[in-house]
Amino acid sequence: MNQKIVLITGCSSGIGLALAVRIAKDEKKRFIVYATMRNLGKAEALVEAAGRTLGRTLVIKQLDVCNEDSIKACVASLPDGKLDILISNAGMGLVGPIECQSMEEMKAVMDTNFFGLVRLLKEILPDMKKRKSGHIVVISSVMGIQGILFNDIYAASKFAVEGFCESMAVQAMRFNLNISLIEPGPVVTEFEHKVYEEGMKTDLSKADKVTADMFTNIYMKNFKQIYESLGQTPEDIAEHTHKIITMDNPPFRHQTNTLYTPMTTLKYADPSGDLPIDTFYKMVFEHDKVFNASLNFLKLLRWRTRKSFAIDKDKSNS
Ligand SMILES: NC(=O)C1=CN([C@@H]2O[C@H](COP(=O)(O)OP(=O)(O)OC[C@H]3O[C@@H](n4cnc5c(N)ncnc54)[C@H](OP(=O)(O)O)[C@@H]3O)[C@@H](O)[C@H]2O)C=CC1
Ligand SMILES: CC1=C(/C=C/C(C)=C/C=C/C(C)=C/C=O)C(C)(C)CCC1
Repeated sequence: MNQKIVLITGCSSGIGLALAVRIAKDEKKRFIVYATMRNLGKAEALVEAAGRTLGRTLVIKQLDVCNEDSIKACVASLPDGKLDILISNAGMGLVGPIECQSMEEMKAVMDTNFFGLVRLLKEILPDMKKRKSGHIVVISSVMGIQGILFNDIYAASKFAVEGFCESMAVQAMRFNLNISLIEPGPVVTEFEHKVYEEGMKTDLSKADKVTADMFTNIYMKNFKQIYESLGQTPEDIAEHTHKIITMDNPPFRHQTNTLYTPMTTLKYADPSGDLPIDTFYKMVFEHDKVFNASLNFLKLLRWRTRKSFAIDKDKSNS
C-alpha cells in the first residue's frame, strides 16, 4: 500500500496531539504520521492516546520549529527524506496590552507562529516542487483574518501566516501543490489555560487605568465564558483537518466553527472595514447589555458556508 507520509508539528498536546492520533487511526490506513514535538519528555500523553498505532502508523520525533538544525535533522530522518503532507500546527498565544509586553515575548510569538512555518517550508518545499506533489496544511485561526481585542501580536502572527500562504498559493499551484489554512475559533486546549494564566499574571503597571480596566474587567473576565460557549474540542479540529487532507480538491481556507462564521463574514460584508470593528466595539463596551445577547445572536445566525457544508457532507472520501 502506498501510504502518505504526514509530518505534524506541536504534538505534545491539544490540536497537534488530536491530529496525530486521528490521522494515524485513519480507517483505510492511508497515512504514516510523524508526530513531532520540541520536547520528547512531553510524549507521554501522545503515547497513551496513540495506543496500538505507535510504531505502526505513528512515529514520534523531535522537532523545534524555532531551530533550523532540528527541522533539518527530523526531515532527513524520514524515509527517503520525503513527506507528502505537512501539518504546521505548533504555536503559542499572547494576550494583553502591548505596553505591558516585552519585545522578547512578542518576538517569540512571531518566531514560533510565523517564522516556524517559514523555516519548515524552506526545508520541504524544494523536494515537493521537484516531485510536483504535496499538501501544506497550516493551523491558522479566525484571528488570521480578523483581529480581536488584546490579541494584537498573536493576530499579527496569524495574519502573517495567511499573507505568506496566500502569496505562496499561486506558485504552489504551478507545481501542483495544495495549501490549506485551517481557521478554528476558540478550541479548549492547553492554549486556553496558558493564555489565561499568563494573562492573569500581566503586570499592568505600565498601562493607563482605562486600558488596565478594559483588559481585566472585560477581556479576562469574559475569556472563559467565550471558550465555554464557542469552544470546540481538539478532536473536532482533527476531524475537519482529516477531511481536508483526504479531499481531491482541498480548499485554500476552511473555518471549523460555524458559530463563529458570522463574525468573520462581517469583514467581507463591508469593504470599509468598519462593520466588524463597530460590532466588536459594541460587544466589548456595551457588553453588560449585549454580551449574552451577542452570543445568542451568533447562535441564531449559525449558518454554513458552502465549503464547510460540502466538507460536512463529504462522506465519500472518509
Ligand atoms: N486553542 C485555540 O483556541 C486555538 C488554537 N489555534 C492554533 O492551534 C495551534 C495548536 O494550538 P493548541 O493545540 O490549541 O495549543 P497547545 O498549547 O495545546 O499546543 C501547542 C503546541 O505547540 C507546541 N510548540 C510551541 N512552540 C513550539 C516550538 N518552538 N517547536 C515545536 N513545537 C512548539 C507546544 O509544545 P510544548 O508543549 O513544548 O510547549 C504544543 O505541543 C496553534 O498554532 C494555535 O495558534 C488556532 C485557533 C484557536
Ligand atoms: C474574551 C472576549 C472576547 C473574545 C475572545 C475570542 C473570540 C477569543 C478567540 C480566541 C482564539 C480564536 C484563539 C486562537 O486562535 C470579545 C468578544 C472580544 C469580548 C471581550 C472578551
